[in-house]
Amino acid sequence: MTDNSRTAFADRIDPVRAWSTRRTYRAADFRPDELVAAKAGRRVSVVLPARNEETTVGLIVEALRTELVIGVPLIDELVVVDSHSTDSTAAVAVGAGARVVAQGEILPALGDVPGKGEALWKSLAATDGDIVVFLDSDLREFDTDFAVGLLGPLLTEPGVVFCKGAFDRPLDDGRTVLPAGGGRVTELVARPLLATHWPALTGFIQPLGGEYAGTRAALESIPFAGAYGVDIGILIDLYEEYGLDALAQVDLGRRVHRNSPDSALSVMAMHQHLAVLERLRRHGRAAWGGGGVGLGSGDGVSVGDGDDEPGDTLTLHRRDAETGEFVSESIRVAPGERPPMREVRAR
Ligand SMILES: O=c1ccn([C@@H]2O[C@H](COP(=O)(O)OP(=O)(O)O[C@H]3O[C@H](CO)[C@@H](O)[C@H](O)[C@H]3O)[C@@H](O)[C@H]2O)c(=O)[nH]1
Ligand SMILES: O=C(O)[C@H](O)COP(=O)(O)O
Repeated sequence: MTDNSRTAFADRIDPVRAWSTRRTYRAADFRPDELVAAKAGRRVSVVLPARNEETTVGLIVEALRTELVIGVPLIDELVVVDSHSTDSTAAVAVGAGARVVAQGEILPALGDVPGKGEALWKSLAATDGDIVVFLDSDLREFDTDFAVGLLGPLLTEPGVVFCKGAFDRPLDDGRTVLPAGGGRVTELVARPLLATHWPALTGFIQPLGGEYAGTRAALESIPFAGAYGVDIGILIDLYEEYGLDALAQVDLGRRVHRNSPDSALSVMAMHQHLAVLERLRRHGRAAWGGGGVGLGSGDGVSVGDGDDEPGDTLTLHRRDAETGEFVSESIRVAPGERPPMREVRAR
């Protein structure tokens, strides 16, 4: 067996590994000036969804503007979607040179649902780039190579419609920093869900990361899940629509962000579950019949709006420090879904 045929054989039996070898890039592989030339008339929009990010958003905008808007003309449009911030996020972002749009003011006739999914979905209506880059605005130690790396495969590899960041993520609990302890929802929820239902996507190192880029045509062709279900939803839907080889990932090194408490991550995990369930249903991948998931009606527990709907109420428990008793809180988690933006445009 020659080396080539050995590789071809290995690729046939392990397509995820083959994809990973072929479609994993490094940010250092790409130079901003070379990417400017590779744009060939295409426009690039960078979108930062931001809810109460006054401490970080300014530095990110300033770095992008200085290096990739003024320094080299890689980014044509730099937009912060202000997602109902109650701090000075919008003013800071404007001061740093971004165009700021309020989430609630984009497509006002369609109403407004709180959450990150809505901010990303609506950003498509507020920007016009042929390629859209999403970056979280709570990133610390931000490096503009994030944007360069995400754009690299999209601008230089024909057939790639989407590129997701891969990185190490430290976990800082306020006392200690674990160098690779982050990504708790990723490891405990997203990875097992993908392994169970979309094993082709298991080569993605950070399936939940908020740093990714896509062609407008691709991003507008799929529905967007609400809130924190949006990222895994985009990954799954683009895979279903365009196939694995149209998706890429790029090594961005290390990503430091604000680590949320476990209770917030429970809600985020539920968003993942709901987004995945909706996609199992829509792509016909559900292994069960029409009886729904969760507790059956025989248990006397109502599941969602009817027995065919997934549950939408998350109950969190904690021991009250004063009374010493357990206290339970039920939260309605119904992030919803938005239709493909191209359908909205067509209307
Ligand atoms: O209602 C909201 C909530 C958040 N954000 C912004 O969205 C980004 C990510 O939110 P964050 O709360 O920091 O999420 P993480 O805890 O960092 O969650 C990770 O996992 C999520 C689920 O996949 C992704 O959405 C995130 O991008 C990813 O960083 C930040 O810029 C926020 O300001 C909004 O715009 N609107
Ligand atoms: O992506 C995730 O898994 C969640 O955002 C949690 O990330 P963290 O554990 O790094 O805070």
